Amino acid sequence: MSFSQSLWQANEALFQSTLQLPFNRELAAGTLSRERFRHYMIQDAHYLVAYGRALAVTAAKSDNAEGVVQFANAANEAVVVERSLHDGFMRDFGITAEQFAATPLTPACQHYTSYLVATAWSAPYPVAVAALLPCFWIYAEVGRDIHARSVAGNPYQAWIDTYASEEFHALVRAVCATVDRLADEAAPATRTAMHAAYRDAARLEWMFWDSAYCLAQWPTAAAELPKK
Ligand SMILES: Cc1ncc(CN)c(N)n1
Repeated sequence: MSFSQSLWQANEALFQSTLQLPFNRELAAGTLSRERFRHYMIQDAHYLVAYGRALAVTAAKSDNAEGVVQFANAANEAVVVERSLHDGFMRDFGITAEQFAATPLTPACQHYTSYLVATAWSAPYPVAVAALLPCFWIYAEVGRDIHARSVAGNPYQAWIDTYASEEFHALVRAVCATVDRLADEAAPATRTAMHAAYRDAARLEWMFWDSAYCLAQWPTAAAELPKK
């Protein structure tokens, strides 16, 4: 079994639970409320900028030229291509640039983005790459699963098609190949750290969707309102 397959297998139950999240079931059925998708879109647009930063830092740490190009291209893809999908939804939902900028990151989004950026800066290159893998792989597999179950006229079809696409899956295969090469060359302690980083990010993926479904805010939101 390849190292990337061992990562997948170790987190299979969590992935199955991710597929069963109400957010993803309702996204497939096209019944997810506009309010919940709107909440997700705004948080995900914040997420993509930080994710792009983490990819760019990881690119700079790469041990070879191919890795620099691979992760620098992925940073470009996240910020330019994925965010243009979001821009289309933002327009449809009437979310202005000012409203977006004024919406703070939720605890789940802040946790996930801080985790990715901190790991990219502070962890060895193989561990930073392992932390980024769920962002590719889980989205591609969730996209494909939802694509297979999606209904005709699903209002969220553009989102589903992006992550189910062959182009996105080709990116996943390339990152898995990099993870496998790095794991082959790594010491046992680094391989253990790669497993832990993958698991942390896979958990945070789960939390991100759950948080959007719950329309989560900071628990301090009410306490922050000025007293009358
Ligand atoms: C939270 C999250 N994780 C992953 C992806 C796919 N790049 C995304 N758009 N948003």
